[in-house]
Amino acid sequence: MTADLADSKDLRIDSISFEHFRNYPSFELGDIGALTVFVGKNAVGKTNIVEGIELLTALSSFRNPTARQLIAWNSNTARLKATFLNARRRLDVELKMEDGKRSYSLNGKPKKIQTLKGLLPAVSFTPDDLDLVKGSQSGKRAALDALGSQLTSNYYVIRKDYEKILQHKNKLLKEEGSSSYLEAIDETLVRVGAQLYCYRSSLFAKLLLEIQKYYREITGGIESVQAVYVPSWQEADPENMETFILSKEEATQQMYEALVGKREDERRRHRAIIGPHADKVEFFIEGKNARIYGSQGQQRSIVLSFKLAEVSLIRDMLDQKPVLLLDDVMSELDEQRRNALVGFISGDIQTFITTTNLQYFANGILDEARVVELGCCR
Ligand SMILES: Nc1ncnc2c1ncn2[C@@H]1O[C@H](COP(=O)(O)OP(=O)(O)OP(=O)(O)O)[C@@H](O)[C@H]1O
Repeated sequence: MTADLADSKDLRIDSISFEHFRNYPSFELGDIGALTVFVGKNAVGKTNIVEGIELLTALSSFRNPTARQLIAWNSNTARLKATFLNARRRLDVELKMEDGKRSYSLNGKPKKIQTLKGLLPAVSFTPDDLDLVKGSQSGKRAALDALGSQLTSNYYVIRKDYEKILQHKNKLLKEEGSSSYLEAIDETLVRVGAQLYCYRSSLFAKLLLEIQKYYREITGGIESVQAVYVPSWQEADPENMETFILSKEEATQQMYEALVGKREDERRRHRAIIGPHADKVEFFIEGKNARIYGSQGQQRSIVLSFKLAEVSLIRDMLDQKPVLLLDDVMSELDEQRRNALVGFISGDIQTFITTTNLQYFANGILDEARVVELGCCR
């Protein structure tokens, strides 16, 4: 983080405004407190608000949109603004979308995205996240990368670099490029890939400790969760909880050897097989793979623990509380898990929740909340 941002701990969002963003010609909200609940019918623009806040905090969106998709259909530019406050200072963050590009500024000065990462991070929880345990491996990797990219700008830069090299290699494999060119790309891929493997697997190890803590709390200490991070070149046995913890040197060597061994295979399949883009994560409950044997409730407890663990890890590592964005998940959780989430929200994490129905909020939580009705006056 740059020196002018060093005094930015304990930030919270004080106000937001959107212009020509998604379905909003304009939208403003000021004096934002600890808990804001956006309520409205389907398609009124609830998820769009959560996405706008995520773009201003996490600097990315769980929907992974292009700049064009974020701009209102009848406009060529869109602007999102937020004011962040703490006891000492005020920061104005702005995101402009134009000509297929996103550009950020801080207090009026243009900023590269990596210099703003971690300023005021966010954890989002959407119905899609509920598939994190049983869903695709790419979803698990993306969740870890989104977290890691908020925690350090190095993680963000390495992941971006790896993505570019991988795209380049896949293009070359499709075009059946020369062996010498592919070998040269593989050297860069291994160097950057081993670094990404190390960042991601060590992030996962830290996160897992927190996940285990929350899982124990949610299940009243009855069950425990375990997990493994498996590099692409290892054959993961889904029934077996074997762990693979490698140093950067070991990862570099093993990845390189695996790449050489799979070169023909990659050429035949026209795509890269080896590298952190194909690493795997598996969760286990009491030694049994949660993807295969876990009930829906158990899988959801892991997901909820994962999200709460993200908040804890960000708070501990950055010494800055993230904002929590809960998009329509209350209706998806049963009472026990909803109560666990509400207990967490009642702490001091600034939270934004969307819902179609306020009936999901028991335990007096709405007494403390600002309820914003969407769609009633537009
Ligand atoms: N770029 C855009 N320009 C204009 N409208 C858009 C754009 N992108 C999405 N929309 C529209 O915004 C509307 C609101 O979407 P959003 O996902 O926020 O709804 P929601 O309130 O979360 O609904 P639900 O409760 O059904 O999830 C949708 O009708 C969608 O078509």
